[in-house]
Amino acid sequence: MPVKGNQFRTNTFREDSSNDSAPFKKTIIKEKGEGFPQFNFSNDRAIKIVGLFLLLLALYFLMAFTSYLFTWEDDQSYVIDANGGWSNLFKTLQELKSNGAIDPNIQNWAGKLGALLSHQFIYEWFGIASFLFVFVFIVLGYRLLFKVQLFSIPKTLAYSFFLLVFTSITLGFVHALIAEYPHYLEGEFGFYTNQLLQAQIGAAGVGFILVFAGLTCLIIAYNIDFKIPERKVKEIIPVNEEPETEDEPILEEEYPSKPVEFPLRNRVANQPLPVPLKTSFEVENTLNKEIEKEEEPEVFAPEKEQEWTEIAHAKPEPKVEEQEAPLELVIEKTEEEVKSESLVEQFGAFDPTLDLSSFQNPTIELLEQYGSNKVSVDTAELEANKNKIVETLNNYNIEIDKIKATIGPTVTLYEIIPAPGVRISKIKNLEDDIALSLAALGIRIIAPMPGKGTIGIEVPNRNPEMVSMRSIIATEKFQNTTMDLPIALGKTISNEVFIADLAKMPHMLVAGATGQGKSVGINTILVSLLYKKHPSQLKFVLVDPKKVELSVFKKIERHYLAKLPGEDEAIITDTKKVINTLNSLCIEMDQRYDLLKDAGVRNLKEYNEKFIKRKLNPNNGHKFLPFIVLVIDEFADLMMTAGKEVETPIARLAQLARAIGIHLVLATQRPSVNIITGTIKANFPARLAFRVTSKIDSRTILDSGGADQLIGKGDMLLSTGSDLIRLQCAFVDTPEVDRVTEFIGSQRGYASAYELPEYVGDDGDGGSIKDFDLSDRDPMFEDAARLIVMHQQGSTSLIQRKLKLGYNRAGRIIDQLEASGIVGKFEGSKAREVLIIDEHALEQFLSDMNKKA
Ligand SMILES: Nc1ncnc2c1ncn2[C@@H]1O[C@H](COP(=O)(O)OP(=O)(O)OP(=O)(O)O)[C@@H](O)[C@H]1O
Repeated sequence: MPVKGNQFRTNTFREDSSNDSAPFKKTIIKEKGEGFPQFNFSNDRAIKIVGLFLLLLALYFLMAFTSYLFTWEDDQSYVIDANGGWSNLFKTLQELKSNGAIDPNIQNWAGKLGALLSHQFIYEWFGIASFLFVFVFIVLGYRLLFKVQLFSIPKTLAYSFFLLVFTSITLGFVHALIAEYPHYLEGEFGFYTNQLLQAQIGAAGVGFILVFAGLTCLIIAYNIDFKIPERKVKEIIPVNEEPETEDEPILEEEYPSKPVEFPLRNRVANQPLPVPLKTSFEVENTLNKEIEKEEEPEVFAPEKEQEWTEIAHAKPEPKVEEQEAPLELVIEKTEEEVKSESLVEQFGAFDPTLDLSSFQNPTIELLEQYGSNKVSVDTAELEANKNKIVETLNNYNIEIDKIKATIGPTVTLYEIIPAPGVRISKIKNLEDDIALSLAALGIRIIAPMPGKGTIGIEVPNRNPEMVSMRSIIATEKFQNTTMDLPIALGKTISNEVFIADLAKMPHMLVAGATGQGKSVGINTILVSLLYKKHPSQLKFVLVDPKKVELSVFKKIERHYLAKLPGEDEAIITDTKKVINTLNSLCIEMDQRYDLLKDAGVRNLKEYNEKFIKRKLNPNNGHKFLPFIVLVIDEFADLMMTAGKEVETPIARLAQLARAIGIHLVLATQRPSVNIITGTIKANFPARLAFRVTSKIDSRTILDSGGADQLIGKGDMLLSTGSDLIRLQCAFVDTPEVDRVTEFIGSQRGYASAYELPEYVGDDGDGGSIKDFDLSDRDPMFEDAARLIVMHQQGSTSLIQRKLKLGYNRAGRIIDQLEASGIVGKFEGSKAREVLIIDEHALEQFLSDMNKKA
């Protein structure tokens, strides 16, 4: 069965892709500037030789320059142009004498060449500033020979260049003031530049320019402060003064919707009154304040969900003050690190978004604002409900110490603290009676409230508030989230914006009876991701047996969708194709595991980070891996028609795909046990339940009741294994989704949808490997066979790496090897079994095969 992978997309690597070691080329050239010979970077020896040469050159220059300071006068007659200059290098003593040299014996410690070089650099060019060349050669040579960076190369070059010019001109300036100075201090460059400048702007002007340039350089390098000495303040500060509390930074977590406390009229006389008691008017005032507060979208995630929801009030990192002359710590780096660093220096970090660099995520204006985004429960309703609760409980001889209300968009949570001695199970048993007396559908009793010593009673609001998708997307919390796959699910019972990270969930099961908001929920998930991720970072595989629900996403095919090769429709509606796609995703998973293993990392995030830092070579099959989110809208339908064929790959993906960035969202109307089987359930810790019709359904999906008591229209319960959170789903209507997909679809996209690896089912759909024609073998077939037999390891990535082939071709070869009986069957993430023992047997086998062909 031919296995096809995705074509590697690249940006900066593209130009050099023809060459094996392309991405690692030219590194030194960039580092050392323009004038260096072009060595193949992979040739480590050449680099070391260049490094050694530079260090010795530095030593030679140092010797020549230092000597020049003492011997320049003696050698003057030899080096000056009038007497022959550089042409004297190859002249004999006799010739020199006849040319007019006073003493043709050179005094410079570095000989004739040293005298000429230092005369050139110091006298004719930059004066004593030429010693900077020695410094630059040492920094470069050290880097190349010992692979240790003494100073940053670009900074060294930039500062040295500045100092060269600056020192030379400054000395020229000083020379003009004190005429006796020997000329070699500033060199001819400094001397004439200074003369030229002085002729234009005068000595004072040159002085100003030099002071300005010098200070500017100091500011750039050290950000020095210019402080005017402060006058002493004669204030006496009391020793024991308390710090002002107002100014102290207090890290406080606040719930957006604070509970409202009620006074209890019918309390038992000898019980202490709850303090403070509030009047209805006060309650109203408090409520109004709460409501005003809720108008601003609050940024908060409750403590319990911190693992996969985000805390918005991040503590600022403590600022490390810059210290004077810090002691430099030299960190030894591996060869691979040095290579990748120089690649990053040369090309910058790999940017996966470059292929669609002009892509824009949808704008907020495409979404509608529904309702007022305010909580609208009037105090009369609150009071009435509270009285009814207290009354009902009193009827059953249950006394209450305290009751408070938290108002959410759809329901209000009344939390009660029963009087001491009241058994919680008693209240729980009265659930139906309380519901009856409140005459409200959707009462849910949570006894006890996890983590609090209270009992919660959720009562639906008479006028539920719609939570628009727009109001959630617009929050800072969503805009600034650093989650990998943020999904803006809606609002919690206390009116907080709730955002979850699908990447950490890592898969989600969605259930709900028809018409309760499931499709809207799926759209909410998809739209949230479209608002946050670039097409290069995320791909969807959409399965929609109902054929209508997800069809609006067709427009983003070339941006965000993934499909099987050769497939027309990117949204999968046919059961057979679903099976192929699921199996193809399993292959993609195995391929990704191979890549991760090769890269020596544990998950997709680490892998992509390594790829971005150019530590992985695309020529070895590495590529930037986008997240893949598989959404199946009507899972029950598939299970009914395909059963195990669907269940097996889904269970495999759910078990293993977390680390390699494939996440599943399965939705179903019928959460019965034959659809949500034990295997599936066990691998989907996150479950989202809209209203279901029976308690049994609720148990199937959530492992507890509650979903049957929801009120529909996006009212939902999210179970994360340990917690159960009631949420109001954000609402996004089909025309809004249409606008969002239109916005994306109208932009430039990739040439085609992301290609999943090819999978051919057992029925031979699309050309079985059994029909493999011997004469149609890949030219690399025999080499691959030898490689596999030599290593006794039937792995596609081995062929790919050693023979430098793309994944698709390597996959085809391994299929041909299987068909010809050299390797065994595909066994998931394990390497295939090699069926031929040694190379001798293989040669025999190949020659028999060639005779047959
Ligand atoms: N989050 C929400 N807020 C407000 N109203 C909602 C919300 N979600 C759904 N509704 C209302 O419920 C109706 C049905 O929703 P939806 O189409 O999502 O149901 P469904 O469960 O997918 O039904 P089916 O399974 O038959 O497709 C919507 O047209 C809308 O009026």
